[in-house]
Amino acid sequence: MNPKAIILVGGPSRGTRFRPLSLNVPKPLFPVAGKPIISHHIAALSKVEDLKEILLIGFFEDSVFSSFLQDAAREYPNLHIRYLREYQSLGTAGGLYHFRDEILRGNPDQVFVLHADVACTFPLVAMKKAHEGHRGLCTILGTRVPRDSANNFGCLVAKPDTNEVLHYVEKPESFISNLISCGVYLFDCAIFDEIRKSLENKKGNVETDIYGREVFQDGNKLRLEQDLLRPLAQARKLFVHETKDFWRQIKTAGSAVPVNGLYLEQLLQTNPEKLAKNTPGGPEIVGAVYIHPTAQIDPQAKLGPNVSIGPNVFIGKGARVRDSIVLDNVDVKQNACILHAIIGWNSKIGCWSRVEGTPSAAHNSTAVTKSGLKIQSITILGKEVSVKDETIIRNCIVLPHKDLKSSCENEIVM
Ligand SMILES: Nc1nc2c(ncn2[C@@H]2O[C@H](COP(=O)(O)OP(=O)(O)O[C@H]3O[C@H](CO)[C@@H](O)[C@H](O)[C@@H]3O)[C@@H](O)[C@H]2O)c(=O)[nH]1
Repeated sequence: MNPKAIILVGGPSRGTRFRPLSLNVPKPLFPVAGKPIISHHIAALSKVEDLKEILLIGFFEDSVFSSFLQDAAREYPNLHIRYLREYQSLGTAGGLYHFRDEILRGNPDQVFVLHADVACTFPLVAMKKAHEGHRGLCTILGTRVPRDSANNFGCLVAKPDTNEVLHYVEKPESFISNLISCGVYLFDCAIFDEIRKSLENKKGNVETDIYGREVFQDGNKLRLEQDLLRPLAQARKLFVHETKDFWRQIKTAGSAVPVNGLYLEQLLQTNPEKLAKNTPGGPEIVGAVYIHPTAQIDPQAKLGPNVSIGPNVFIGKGARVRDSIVLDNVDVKQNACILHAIIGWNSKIGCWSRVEGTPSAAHNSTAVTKSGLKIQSITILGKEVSVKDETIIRNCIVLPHKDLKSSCENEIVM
C-alpha cells in the first residue's frame, strides 16, 4: 500500500467567519495547542505507514504557506509536503480533479482527504484498517452530534452491522440522522473514474485550460459531497467509520478556544512532557497548559486549564488566565484576568482589567443566546489591541489596533 494525503485548505474568501483573526493569519495556520491547525492533521498523517506525500490544496497565494512548509520539512524529514494552488475556488472535489496527475504520480492506491477546518484525534490508521476490510471505494469518518445540530453537516444513514452507507444527504432541511460526516475521507484511487462519471453528468460545463486540462467553467464547482459522495452511497460504495473521540469544526474564531482545550487535553494523555508543569518557584498550573519556551510567566500568576501561551508573551504577577489562547508578544499586566478569550498578537492588557467570554455548553457552537439575541460567547481581541487598566471587556469582538479606554459588553468594537 502506498497512500497519499490531501488537506483541503480553502482560501482567503472562506475565512470570513474567522475574522478578526484571519485578517492576520490564514485560518489553517492559526495556532491551537501551540501549533498551526493543519499541523495536527500532519502529525496524524505522519503515523500512517508508507505515507510519504501530503498535498495542501487551496486558493491562497503561494507565499502564504512557504515558511510553514519549511518548518514542516524540518519536523518531518521523511514526508514530502507541498502546496498546490487552485487558480480560483474549484469546490471541495474540483481541486482533486484539477490536480489528478500530481495526485496519481507514483501510483498511490489510496488517498486520504482531510478538511483543514476540523479538529479531532484523526484515527487514520483505524480508518485505513476498516477501509481495507470492505469493498467500498471510500470510507468516511463519522461522528454522532446532537439531533438539533445534525442538519449543519453531511448526514449519513448506515447499516449498523456492515457500516455501509445507504443514504448521504448534505445539510438536509429536516432530520435524517445524527451520524454526520467529519470531513475526513479515505478513497481508493479508482475514485478518479467516479469523478469522471460525475463530470460527464455535468456535461457542457467543462472547458480546457491553457495546459489542455479540463477545468470547470466559472462558478461551476465540483462538490465532493453532492457530486461524489451521494452517488457513491447510491452505488453502495461508501462506508462509514464512526469515531467516539472528540470532533469539532473550526468555523468561527471563537471555536478555536474549545478546540485548543480538546487538543491540550489530548496532549495531557499522550505527550504530557510537552505541557507546563508545576515547579517550585514557578507559576501555578491547573490542568492542560501549553507555554511557549520564550514566554515569561511571573511565579505568582495562575494559568489553566486549557490555556495556550504564545512566543514572547509576558504574564505579570497575580494574573489569571483560563480557557484562552494568548498569541505572540502579548503583555498581560499584573492582576489582569483572561477567561474564555483569544488575545491577538502584540496586545496589551492593563493591570486589574478583565477580558472574558462566556463558556458555551452547546456542541460545535460558540454563540449563546440572551433575551432572544445571539451574543458572542468567546471574547476576541484582534492584533495590537490595548486594554486600559481596570477595564472589563466582556463577550466582545474587538478589531485590530483598537485602544479600549472604557469597559464594554456584548459589542463588536470596530
Ligand atoms: N481547495 C479548496 N478547498 C475548499 C474549497 N471549498 C471549501 N474548501 C475546504 O473544504 C473544507 C469544507 O468546507 P465547506 O465547503 O465550508 O464545507 P462545510 O460547511 O464545512 O461542510 C463540509 O464539512 C463538514 C464537516 O466539517 C461535513 O459534515 C459536510 O458534509 C461538508 O463536507 C474546508 O476545509 C474548506 O477550506 C475549494 O473550492 N477549494
